[in-house]
Amino acid sequence: MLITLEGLDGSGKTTVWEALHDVYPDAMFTREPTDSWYGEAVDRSIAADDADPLAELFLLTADHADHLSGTIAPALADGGLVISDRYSDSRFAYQAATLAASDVEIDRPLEYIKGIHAAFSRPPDATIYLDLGAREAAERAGRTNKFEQDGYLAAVRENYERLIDAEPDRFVRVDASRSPEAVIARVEEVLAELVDE
Ligand SMILES: Nc1ncnc2c1ncn2[C@@H]1O[C@H](COP(=O)(O)OP(=O)(O)O)[C@@H](O)[C@H]1O
Ligand SMILES: Cc1cn([C@H]2C[C@H](O)[C@@H](COP(=O)(O)OP(=O)(O)O)O2)c(=O)[nH]c1=O
Repeated sequence: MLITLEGLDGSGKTTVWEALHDVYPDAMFTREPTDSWYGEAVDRSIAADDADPLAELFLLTADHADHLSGTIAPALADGGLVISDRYSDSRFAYQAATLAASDVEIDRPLEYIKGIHAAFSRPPDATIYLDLGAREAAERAGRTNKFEQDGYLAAVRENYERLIDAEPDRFVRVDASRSPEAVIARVEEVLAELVDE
C-alpha cells in the first residue's frame, strides 16, 4: 500500500513522517526529492533562482521515475507499506504554479504534468494532505528559497485544492494549523483506518 504525505513547505510533513517511524517500524519510509544523484540535481535546481522551469520539472520527474522503479515498486511488490513524504502531487501542485508564472506557453500546466506522469507512474492508494495557509506555511518554512514565498505557495495551495476536488476519495485533509501533537495524533488515526481497510 502506498500512502503519500502532501502539503505546502512548512505544513509539518517531515515532523509527521518522522513520528510515524515508531508506529510503523516495518514500513518503508521514503521521500521526494530523494537523496540519489537525481535528487541532488533537483536540490541544485531548487536553489537556483534562474532555473529553467521545464528543465526543473523534468529533473523532478526523472528523480520520481528512479524513485519509483528503484525503491517504491520493489517494496510494493513485496506487499509492504510505503509512506512517502511528497510524491507526484507535489509536481502537479508546485511545477504547475511555476509554469503558470513563467514564459512557457503551456495552456493547462497541471493537466500537462499529470499527462507526463500518467504513462509511467503509480498513483498513491491514499494521500494525507496537511492543510495550512500559505502565509503560515512560508513563515514556518523560513522563506529560505524561491518556493517558500507567500504568493507562490498560495498558487500551489490552489492547485492542491484542484487535485483534491478531482479525486476527493484519494485525499484525506488534516488541519495542519493545530499543534504538532494534535496533527500527529490525527494522522495516526487516519493511517490506522487506511491500513485496516
Ligand atoms: N503543527 C505544527 N505547529 C507549529 N509548528 C510546526 C508544526 N509542525 C511542524 N512545525 C515546525 O514547522 C517547521 C516545518 O516543519 P516540517 O515538518 O519540516 O514541515 P515540512 O516537511 O512540511 O516542510 C519546523 O520548524 C517544525 O518544527
Ligand atoms: C517533490 C517536489 C518538491 N518540490 C519542492 C517543494 C519544496 O520547496 C522543495 C523541497 O522539498 P522538501 O524537502 O520536501 O521541502 P519541505 O520539507 O520544506 O516541504 O521542493 C517541488 O517543487 N516539486 C516536487 O515534485
